[in-house]
Amino acid sequence: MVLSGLIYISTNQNSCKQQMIEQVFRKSEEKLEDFGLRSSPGSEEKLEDFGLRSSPGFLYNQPSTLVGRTDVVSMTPWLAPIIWEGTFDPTLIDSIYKQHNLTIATTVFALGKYTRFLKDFLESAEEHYFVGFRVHYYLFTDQPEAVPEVKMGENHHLTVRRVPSLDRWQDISMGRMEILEKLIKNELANEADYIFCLDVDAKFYGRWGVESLGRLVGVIHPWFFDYPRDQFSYERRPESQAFIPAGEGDYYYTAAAFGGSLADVHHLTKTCWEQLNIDIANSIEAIWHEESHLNKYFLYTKPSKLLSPEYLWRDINAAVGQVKIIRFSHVAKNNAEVRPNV
Ligand SMILES: CC(=O)N[C@H]1[C@@H](OP(=O)(O)OP(=O)(O)OC[C@H]2O[C@@H](n3ccc(=O)[nH]c3=O)[C@H](O)[C@@H]2O)O[C@H](CO)[C@H](O)[C@@H]1O
Ligand SMILES: [Mn+2]
Repeated sequence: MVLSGLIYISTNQNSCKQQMIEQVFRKSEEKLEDFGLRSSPGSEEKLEDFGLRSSPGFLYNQPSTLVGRTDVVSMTPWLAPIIWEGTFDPTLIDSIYKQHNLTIATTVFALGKYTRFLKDFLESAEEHYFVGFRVHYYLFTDQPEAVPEVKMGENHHLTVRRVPSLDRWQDISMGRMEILEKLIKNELANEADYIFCLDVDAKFYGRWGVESLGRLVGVIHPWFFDYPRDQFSYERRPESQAFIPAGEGDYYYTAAAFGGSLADVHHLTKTCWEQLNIDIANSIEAIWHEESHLNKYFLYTKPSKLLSPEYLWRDINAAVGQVKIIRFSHVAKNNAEVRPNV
């Protein structure tokens, strides 16, 4: 479970030619409060001045006050938007965000047999994920040599980092919180504006862009979006730090995709990692591991933006009418075959 003292592999930015650099996490002078407030490189703009500015003469469909999606809810009761196809204009929102030189850090983990998912994940991401915006993937793996060569689009970069192998898939999944916490704290302050953390056993089929950006972003789990809260698979044992009592809960969020500003995601990962460690000390493991802790976190620190299950579908789910486009989807996998343990 201890995943520190990593060997970093930095890659040639546009291909996966790897060059080994040994390094330990460096202590950063940056204050966490500074996250999200940095000046974008090469730009006079500061994010605190970030206005949703549009250019004169730029034409797009008139927004309506009366006509829109009526088959889904596009706002939470705390007034965070829930993003569905038809709730935003991609051309308009791209033009607004293009005025800021944003970088979206994106973490992905591929240990053991999960390296087999990398090719499809990366190739499909390069087709659909923040196309035209700066993206820096941080790929953590125990086998850098198994990372496929995938051509990166303009302003998309990939850094591969070696992490030790682990025997339990649960430890790999949960250990992501610790690695993310350290990555954000020690390295990203001057490198990125937003971060997303994505499962690797998934593939992009449609646009995932700036409409997904926000301070704290949760994705509604594709299995539970139409379930009553008492049937959510929250942790129900009060002994666990992830415990959510009956009668509470908003949505069931997936841990396969979440993100937001560096400061907000840093706080999330730090808190979840602390809670996971309290559980370890008390010899209890939450039913869905870090996903249970993430759900507890999002219940009491509400996301400022939610992504509909379009942003994480499952290839084995039947289609439903409300999901007009599948943007990102979990591939069907044989858990017993790909995981190091059952
Ligand atoms: C849809 C959904 O909500 N998925 C979550 C779910 O099952 P999943 O079945 O999606 O978990 P999973 O097996 O995909 O593991 C999560 C992630 O850990 C990494 N990994 C895991 C095992 C391994 O041998 N090598 C490796 O690299 C990989 O990035 C993978 O995508 O529950 C997990 C923890 O209980 C995580 O919260 C997942 O995000
Ligand atoms: Mn997964």
